[in-house]
Amino acid sequence: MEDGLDRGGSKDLRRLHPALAFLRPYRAQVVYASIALVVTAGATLSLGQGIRLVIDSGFASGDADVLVNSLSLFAAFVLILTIGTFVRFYFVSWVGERISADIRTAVYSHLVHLHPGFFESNAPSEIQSRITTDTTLLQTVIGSSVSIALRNILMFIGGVILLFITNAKLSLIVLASVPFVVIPVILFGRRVRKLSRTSQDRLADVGSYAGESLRHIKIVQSFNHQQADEVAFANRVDQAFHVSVQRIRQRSFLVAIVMLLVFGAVATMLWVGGQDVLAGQTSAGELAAFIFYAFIVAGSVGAISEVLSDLQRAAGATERLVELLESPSEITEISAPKPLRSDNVGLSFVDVSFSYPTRPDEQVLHNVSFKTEPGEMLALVGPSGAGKSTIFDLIERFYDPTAGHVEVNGTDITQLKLQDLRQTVGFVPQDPVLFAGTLRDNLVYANPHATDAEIAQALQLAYAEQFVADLASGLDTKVGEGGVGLSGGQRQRLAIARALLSKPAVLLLDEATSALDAESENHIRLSIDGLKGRMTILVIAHRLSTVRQADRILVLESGRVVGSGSHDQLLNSSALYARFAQMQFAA
Ligand SMILES: Nc1ncnc2c1ncn2[C@@H]1O[C@H](COP(=O)(O)OP(=O)(O)OP(=O)(O)O)[C@@H](O)[C@H]1O
Repeated sequence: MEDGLDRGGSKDLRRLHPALAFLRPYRAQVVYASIALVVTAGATLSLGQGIRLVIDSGFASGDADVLVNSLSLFAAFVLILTIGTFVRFYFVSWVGERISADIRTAVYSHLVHLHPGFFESNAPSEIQSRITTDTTLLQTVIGSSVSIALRNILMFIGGVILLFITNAKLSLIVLASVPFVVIPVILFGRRVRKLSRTSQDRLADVGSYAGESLRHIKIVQSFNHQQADEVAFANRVDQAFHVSVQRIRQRSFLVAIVMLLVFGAVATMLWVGGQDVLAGQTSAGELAAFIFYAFIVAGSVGAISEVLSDLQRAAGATERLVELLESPSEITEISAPKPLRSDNVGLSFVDVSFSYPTRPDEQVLHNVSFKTEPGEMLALVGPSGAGKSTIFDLIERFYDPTAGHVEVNGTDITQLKLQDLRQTVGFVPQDPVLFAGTLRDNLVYANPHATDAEIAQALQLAYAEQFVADLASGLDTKVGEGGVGLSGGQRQRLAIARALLSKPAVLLLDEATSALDAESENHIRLSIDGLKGRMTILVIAHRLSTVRQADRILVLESGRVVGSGSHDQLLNSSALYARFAQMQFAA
């Protein structure tokens, strides 16, 4: 799966098949739609006979009653057609919407359980567009193109049969002219399609350029880059316009030529047919019905060729969605997982080696072994890139070690239920993310049943109660996207409170590297003091104060454990630590 997803997708219509599996629950609606489809196609074709009756029996007979009778019959066809069209349109569109909703849900439900590494080789923005655009495409195709295609196939077959029944000689003329219409349509159509694809790509460029620069507007303005961006943006818009103009030109040619050919063919038919009417070999009604069927046949050929490319695109879209649905998670659970005690949890790494799947040749951890006692506070220190965050990733089972194993209370974590493991481990990232919503929403993220008392206690332990109380709307303050900005220190304290609400037995704390003001730093220090002994704490430490709080320090360098002990012990025993501590903690 590491190769990334194929962007193109096959055009083979058989690829649509998996989408049909989603139709199964809605058999009833499909049956209603199909009945309506057959009825409307039948009624449309019957209209031709209606026209003939109205002209030949109605007008030609000179009898008003006959005209009324034949018009009544005509009206009956129209009524059936109207009701049938409503039923068909309603159920077909309903099924299209329902299926694309189901596929979206299925894909998302599958994706949220996948291993995080999947999203390194498959950009989330691309996946996002698949969930929206590919499913929307399927929705249009199932909700209209398929029914258009089926209806027009029926109309084509019925139309051709009725053409020959009505007038075999004229039918042969029509058949002979078909290639003259179809060939240019296919040629120009292909060019138009290619250009419309290019035009969509250009439009996507326009969108992503605007998106990126507006998202990072502060950088844009601080570098006085607005004018350069305006020019670059205008260029992209122009390119998109250019491609559109080419497409429009081809399309205009196409429409004009088709018009010319179709009306040329009609004129020929009228001329030949008109002669026959004049000679009394055929009736005026028959000629009118014939022209009606000729239009139906031509229209159905046009409609089918139009939707064929939609169907092909949908086949590609289905293939890409199925690919997402079938991507397996590399983090698997065993069928009979072992139970996990939820208090007094100790962790150990046993000879763990690891490379990230995207860079298999670069070993990030080399035979790392260490153990924490329940309730111990262990600080991980080491230069940037030493592998500290990777250790957290392995404890959370975002990845599995390439060799060795991670144990919780002596049990290999691959033997545990993933949910139990993550319930036991609370995680405070270095730069915590707050989701769009209120502060309360963000806090109860870990535990939706948390009571107000529990929230208050968690905030107190995280030293966040004061600043939350100072906010005008308190816990109801909107944060995250579109909400108020919070400082790095505040966000980290909220993240600690959030983690505490899930009552973890192990807390993984990735200390913020960004400079926190002395007060924030002090608050976090006090918070850690309050938590010490209540749970096992692993902290990636960037500050001397945190290192001094720890029961033990583990020194990592280039993925290896190169020292372990207290700050004072290490200062004496490890030259590397002494040097590192002096540089890192000098401030
Ligand atoms: N998702 C990833 N895919 C590939 N390589 C990664 C990934 N994450 C980290 N690495 C690499 O693994 C090595 C260890 O990274 P890690 O983030 O564990 O270091 P760290 O000690 O936490 O550093 P820092 O203090 O700067 O966060 C680095 O060389 C890094 O480039």
